Amino acid sequence: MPVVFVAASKLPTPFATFTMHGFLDEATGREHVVLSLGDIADGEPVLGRLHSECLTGDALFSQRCDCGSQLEAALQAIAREGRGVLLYLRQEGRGIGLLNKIRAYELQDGGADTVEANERLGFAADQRDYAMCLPMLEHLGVKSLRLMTNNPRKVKALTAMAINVAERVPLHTGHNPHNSHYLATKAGKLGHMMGTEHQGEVPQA
Ligand SMILES: Nc1nc2c(ncn2[C@@H]2O[C@H](COP(=O)(O)OP(=O)(O)OP(=O)(O)O)[C@@H](O)[C@H]2O)c(=O)[nH]1
Ligand SMILES: [Zn+2]
Repeated sequence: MPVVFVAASKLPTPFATFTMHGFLDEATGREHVVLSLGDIADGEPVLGRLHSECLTGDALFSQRCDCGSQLEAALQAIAREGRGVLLYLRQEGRGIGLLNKIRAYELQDGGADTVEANERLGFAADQRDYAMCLPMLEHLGVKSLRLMTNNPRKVKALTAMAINVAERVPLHTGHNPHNSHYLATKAGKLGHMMGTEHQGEVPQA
């Protein structure tokens, strides 16, 4: 079932007034949002981010993760450039949903790391897929991205859908004493590129 465009409006923020595009993924019933700024359909690589929903980090100021800080940094970078796109993907908790993420946090409070907690609940470490991005980017006329991420899976997923990743832009922000173990596990078990040694490097699909 397709991902359909529903409506667009202005979204004023402290950083810029974005255009907000709403999409419905008819297969999952999930409602996804894109914030765009400037002319993104001119064929030149667009500064962009795929941001997976994290209610706790994005809206509730959680310091267990780096999500809220990354969201803000990405919007600020797009505003600075005057051009860019942020896809806000409704796949909370790496695809396991909010309540299961709270279950996973409970296990983490007892000593499990973020990957072990998912696995103990019967989930894969990362259940996300990025297929919904293609129809949204096609609708917006975006073919090439300068992707703000430390996650090589996002680069591979886009490349596999024939969206060009012209550059990977590291997004290192939001580190604090509460999430140092979480960030170390992302680097150690999920392949995230947390150091500066990979700067500008585009992982091969
Ligand atoms: N299951 C689970 N999900 C988590 C946990 N901490 C954060 N998340 C989720 O992880 C996802 C993080 O997504 P993104 O911000 O797109 O980032 P990323 O995949 O870490 O990669 P970057 O692009 O480098 O930030 C969100 O869906 C969060 O809800 C956790 O401990 N367990
Ligand atoms: Zn988070």
